[in-house]
Amino acid sequence: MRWLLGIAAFAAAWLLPYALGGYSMHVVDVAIIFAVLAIGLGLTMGVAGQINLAQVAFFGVGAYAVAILTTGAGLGFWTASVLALVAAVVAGLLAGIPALRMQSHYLGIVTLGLALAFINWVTNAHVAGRAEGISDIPVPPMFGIDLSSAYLFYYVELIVFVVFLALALFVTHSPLGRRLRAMRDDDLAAGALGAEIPLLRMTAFVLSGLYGGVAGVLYAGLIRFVAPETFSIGNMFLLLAMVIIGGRSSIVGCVVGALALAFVREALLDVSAFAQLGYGVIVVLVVVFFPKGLAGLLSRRKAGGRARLGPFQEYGTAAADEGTVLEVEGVTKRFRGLVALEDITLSVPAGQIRGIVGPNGSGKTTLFNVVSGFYSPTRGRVRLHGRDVTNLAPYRLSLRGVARTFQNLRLFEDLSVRENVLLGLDRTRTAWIWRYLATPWAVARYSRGLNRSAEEIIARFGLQEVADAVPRALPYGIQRRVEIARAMAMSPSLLLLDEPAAGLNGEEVRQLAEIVRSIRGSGVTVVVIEHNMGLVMSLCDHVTVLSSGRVIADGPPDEVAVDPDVVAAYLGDSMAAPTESEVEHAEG
Ligand SMILES: Nc1ncnc2c1ncn2[C@@H]1O[C@H](COP(=O)(O)OP(=O)(O)OP(=O)(O)O)[C@@H](O)[C@H]1O
Repeated sequence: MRWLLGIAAFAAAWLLPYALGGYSMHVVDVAIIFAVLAIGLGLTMGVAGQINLAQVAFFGVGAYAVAILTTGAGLGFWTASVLALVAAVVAGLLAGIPALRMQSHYLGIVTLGLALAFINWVTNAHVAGRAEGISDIPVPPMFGIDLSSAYLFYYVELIVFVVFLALALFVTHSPLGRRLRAMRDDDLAAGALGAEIPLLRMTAFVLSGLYGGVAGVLYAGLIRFVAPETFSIGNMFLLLAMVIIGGRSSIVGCVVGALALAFVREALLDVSAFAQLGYGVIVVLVVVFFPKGLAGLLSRRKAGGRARLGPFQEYGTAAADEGTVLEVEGVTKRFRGLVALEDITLSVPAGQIRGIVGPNGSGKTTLFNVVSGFYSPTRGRVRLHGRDVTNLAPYRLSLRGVARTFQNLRLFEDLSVRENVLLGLDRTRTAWIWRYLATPWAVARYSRGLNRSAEEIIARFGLQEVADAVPRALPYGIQRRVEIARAMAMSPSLLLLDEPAAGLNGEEVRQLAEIVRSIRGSGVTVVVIEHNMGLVMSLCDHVTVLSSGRVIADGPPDEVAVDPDVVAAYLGDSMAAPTESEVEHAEG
């Protein structure tokens, strides 16, 4: 259906010039340029969640580079265009550097500053023609076709537009796009799943620069004159309005928004001051009432299904590696004055289920955060399979076999259960991105392979009925299982579970124990933080007890449970120490 719609739209677009007068054709040509810009902005802001108010500057870099290189340096139009694209991509890279350090409104302010700096530069620089701009850009040559005609130039634009729309849709629906969306939803969780956040942010800005550059080249070829006002903040705002109204996370929505607003802008040209006000009002209304824009109105909500879990299918047994998987040596973590961990030393042999218990605030989650790379320890070392991994970023640790779940569940709320699992499965590096241009068919084949593996994991964890639902539509117990499935999709050698039984009912806790045992049976070492003492006593081979950031006991569950220091540490804490019957149950 979508293909048919696409082909029909392309056929209609191909025939459009036959129905339009010269001026209308020109208006359509300009609208397409805005649509290309909006796709670029949709990719950075909508898909990747990076606030980017410099898109209009990338557009300007593309257009000005063509203007300067053709009129000043005497290059041919297409040679200048290739260099202009390179310049716009480099501008995107530079604008992306602040995104490595800051996010949200701070990033908005910085990118806005870059856009203003660009306008300021072109308005004052001699080489850019100052306020008068640069005219006499040559007509792009094309096998004798006269591209000074708005009608013929339209076909060049249409083909470029379709190619870059297809590229944007391909990227959005590929493993890379999924990672970008995951980063937008929760960059910490995406990092723990192997997403190289800094590179991904740069990728988003590079894409933005590329689309800005393409729009700039088209603009220079169409208008053959550049001046600062085209790249003004007013037009940046218009572009933003296009993307917000269309639906920022939908590429097609961005295109529809851009085309619609470009025509409205043209209609309101005589009352442009009021038009700006009008756009502002419309944007506010859309943000308040339809935060997902026009595209959100049309998209069908993914149902939560009947939200029933199927049975868990056990993993086959496999021998764990030999030796010690995790060693924590003398780790101290301070947060300003507060010592969250003090001189923690522990080691977890391969194939063990290790419990970490302790009263609230004793440092358990902080220990996980150090081991999984979220925090750097103030002192001490962490070793994985004997190799020092202290201070490695979460994505590096994830690629070395550490997977984790979170106390407060960090599922990607705008991605389906299947996509959450797919993210865990995708073990590629972001540097792989060149393949999206060079060998897209290989990317498509890889993506199909991931889909097949995802179905296996979904079936193993009994998630078939909820695979298309978004996590927030699901009961808590199912979300917890999805998080474990996603972590196991990473084929880890060390699985860190942070309070996996929190919020589960008795039957769900029993199923959880069965799942964790099966995971261990498949050769994965498990470390579990848990307050449910019954579960700890029955599940864990070995327990480490923390209190006020220190290890106060370490040993088999039954010994630890009766340790006087442990009993003392739990006195006064709301959580009860294990009861005698729990100890007996564990011993039995
Ligand atoms: N990012 C942070 N900044 C400042 N203090 C922190 C930070 N993270 C943890 N802490 C503090 O470190 C101490 C240990 O916290 P942590 O969350 O590790 O305890 P916990 O044993 O996991 O507790 P709970 O059982 O309640 O989850 C607490 O006093 C907490 O307030």
